[in-house]
Amino acid sequence: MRRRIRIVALGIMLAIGSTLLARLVLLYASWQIALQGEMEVLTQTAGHLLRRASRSVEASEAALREIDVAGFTPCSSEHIARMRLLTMNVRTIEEIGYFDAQGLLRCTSWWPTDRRIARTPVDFERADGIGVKVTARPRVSGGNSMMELRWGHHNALFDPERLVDLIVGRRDLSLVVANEQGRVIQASKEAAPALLSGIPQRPERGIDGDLMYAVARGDGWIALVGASRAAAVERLRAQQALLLPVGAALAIGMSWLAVWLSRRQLSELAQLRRAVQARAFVVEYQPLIDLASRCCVGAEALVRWRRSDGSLTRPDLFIPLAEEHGLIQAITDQVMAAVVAELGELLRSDPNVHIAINLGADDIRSGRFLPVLDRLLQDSGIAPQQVWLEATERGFVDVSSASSVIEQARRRGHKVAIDDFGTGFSSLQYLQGLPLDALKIDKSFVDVLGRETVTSSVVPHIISMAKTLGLAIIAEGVETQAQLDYLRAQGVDGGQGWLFAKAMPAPQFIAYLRRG
Ligand SMILES: Nc1nc2c(ncn2[C@@H]2O[C@@H]3COP(=O)(O)O[C@H]4[C@@H](O)[C@H](n5cnc6c(=O)[nH]c(N)nc65)O[C@@H]4COP(=O)(O)O[C@H]3[C@H]2O)c(=O)[nH]1
Repeated sequence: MRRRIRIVALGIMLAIGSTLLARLVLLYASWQIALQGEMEVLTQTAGHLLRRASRSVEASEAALREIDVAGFTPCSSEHIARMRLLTMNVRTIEEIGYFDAQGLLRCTSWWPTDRRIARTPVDFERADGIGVKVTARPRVSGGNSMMELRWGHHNALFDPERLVDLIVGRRDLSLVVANEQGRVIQASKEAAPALLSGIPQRPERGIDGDLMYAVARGDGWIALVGASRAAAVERLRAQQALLLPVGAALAIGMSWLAVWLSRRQLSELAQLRRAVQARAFVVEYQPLIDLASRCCVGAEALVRWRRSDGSLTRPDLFIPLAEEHGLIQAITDQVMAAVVAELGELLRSDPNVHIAINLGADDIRSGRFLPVLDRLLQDSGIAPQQVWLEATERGFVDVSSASSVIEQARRRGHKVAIDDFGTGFSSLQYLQGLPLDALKIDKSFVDVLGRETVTSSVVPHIISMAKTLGLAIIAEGVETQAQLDYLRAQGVDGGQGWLFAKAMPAPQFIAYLRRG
């Protein structure tokens, strides 16, 4: 009863836990999606901004170089006409000016000038030799700050706003264009102040307090685009609204699965308990063949669970549950009793025949089955030598208690085999510590015999190791003649498998054995 309550409680906890987990996973996933999406937008916009700044400046530079090498008589009507044409053709340029050798402005794209306007030093010179003055305040701008590019005797003025007047459909983005030293050339109105400092050191993407930003570099420019994290939260909300139904469905699904699993576990276990009480187990016998003579010398007893509808359930579907819930010893008792009852007469009549009984890990640890087997064999006329005991590697985990139980069994005359060898953690060293009589090579190794696989190369090693330790060798799951030929050639003593016979009820096995 307490176990039932525990399982139900566990089921409920699992259901609540999985719902919460699903919600958290979803929250985290959508937060990550929103963040990544926002970063992607910033990175793309920064690249766009950089390309636009480069193109704008490149076009002005080309115009300046062209007019400077054209060789017009300074401030002639042809000279002014060409400067005007360039000003009108190059979208970014507002005006082109010509300075004489003394650095005085003589004419512009529009007309000659006699005002004494002298050149002032540039703010910096680019690697391509173009001088840049970031904040010139020429007459043409009506006092507004303009950017000035200089080459030779000419300069070009352009509105730096053009560097950042991208149409991005997001008013909340901060756009900044700086030179490669990090000096801000232009920033969009209300650009986040945090974005304007430490520009040269900024990584390609980053988060700075509430500001997320992306940086693009090239052609002597640095373009930065930033957004408040609040924008990402906004996206998250939108995404959550979208994913909410999915999350709810996921949570319901997981809860249902958790409840279903715990109920199934409960009912399967309850049924197994009832089966143990009702002694609802039957035993089938799979013949064991001596490979040298091809004669049947015994069998392995394989338990089946007979369900109320008459169907038989395979042991690998319920033995693990029985082992986990302490039911295996009761099942072993029923198998031992069935062997004695069903095959007693056969074993008495032919002392050379033996039957192998599988033990669970609990049996090997406790040795409790031994006195039970003693009582069954007492006055039965069956010799202990006719009852072999098999356990998988899991049964031998506790080497010292397993060794002691095996020793007691062998003193009585039983032979003990390790089953499914090679599928667990056994090693040669491990085997040396156990007083065993036989080793059964697992079917998975027999399956690959003759194929060029890594596993197939293991079998000769297992065989030679078993021989060194003086163990009898039995191969399981022999299905083909080629496997049989190989095993015989390797000196394997015994074999079981569908090549010889499947497991069968006692009367059929007795008939099989008597047929020879
Ligand atoms: N495909 C194929 N299969 C073959 C062939 N030859 C034999 N088999 C199957 O391989 C299994 C051999 O038994 P095992 O390795 O001891 O493996 C056994 C054994 O570890 C365990 N088991 C069976 N009976 C008992 C029992 O009474 N007590 C305990 N504790 N475990 C048992 O359940 C496992 C499964 O038993 P089964 O389902 O009866 O499956 C049996 C048998 O039917 C073949 O040529 N081809």
